[in-house]
Amino acid sequence: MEEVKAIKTASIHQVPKDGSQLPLMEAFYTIQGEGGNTGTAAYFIRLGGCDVGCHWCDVKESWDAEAHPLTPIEDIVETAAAYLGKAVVITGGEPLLYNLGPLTEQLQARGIKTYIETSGAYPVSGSWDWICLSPKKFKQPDPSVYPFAHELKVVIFNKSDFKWAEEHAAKVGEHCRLYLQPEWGKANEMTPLIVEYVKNNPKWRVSLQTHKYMDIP
Ligand SMILES: C[S@@+](CC[C@H](N)C(=O)[O-])C[C@H]1O[C@@H](n2cnc3c(N)ncnc32)[C@H](O)[C@@H]1O
Ligand SMILES: Nc1nc2[nH]cc(C(=O)O)c2c(=O)[nH]1
Ligand code: SF4
Ligand SMILES: [Mg+2]
Repeated sequence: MEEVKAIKTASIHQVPKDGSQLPLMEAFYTIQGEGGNTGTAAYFIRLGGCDVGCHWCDVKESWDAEAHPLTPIEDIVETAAAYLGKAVVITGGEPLLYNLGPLTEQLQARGIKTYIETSGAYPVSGSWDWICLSPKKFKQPDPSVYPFAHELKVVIFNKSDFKWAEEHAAKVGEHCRLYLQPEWGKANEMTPLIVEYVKNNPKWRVSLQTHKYMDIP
């Protein structure tokens, strides 16, 4: 068990610190399904590697960075620029494991907006038009990340998560939008609770994983 952990850490550290190459799991053009930009066209770049360990994570195949090829960022940018959509969502895995400065600067230089989905477990790198912070109990955000969040999106897995969500809402900036999103496996049970909670606490908004209802990536 310990040995496996050691191998995983080493693999993350083999990614060049200058951000010139990143472990790319997949990239796809779709509709942003969640949060404040729901319904808008976006090119998703999913980077491999995550050490947060959410037991309900819907993309566990991303966790092992070594399973995903180190890819030059020029290649990633070139492919992204070929799509009509002018917004890119960098997700993972946990994208803030890596230096995202060069990737985001090259995207913005091509007139592409840069959005990120992050747990905030590591400090922010890169230049961002929209930061979605989705904090996790399993590895809490680095305190430096809260002021940068445009959107706080808390996954609700059980009733106690509402109180936990409020603790994080107290840490973000005044203009940060607040979202509650049902954990997909418990959506039938949690969505009605979220609806009631938002009616009683209208600073919050509902976020659903609409791509899953539409059966698109
Ligand atoms: C797969 S994560 C990758 C980015 C980053 N590691 C994070 O957690 O924010 C992308 C988004 O999906 C959410 N998510 C993951 N699994 C989920 C699930 N089972 N139900 C609802 N949302 C989920 C995360 O909270 C996050 O907002
Ligand atoms: N359509 C779509 N919207 C998303 N929003 C956040 C996603 C993610 O996995 O980060 C995601 C995703 O995987 N697909
Ligand atoms: S932080 Fe994100 S990618 Fe990592 S386990 Fe949690 S939901 Fe999955
Ligand atoms: Mg997803």
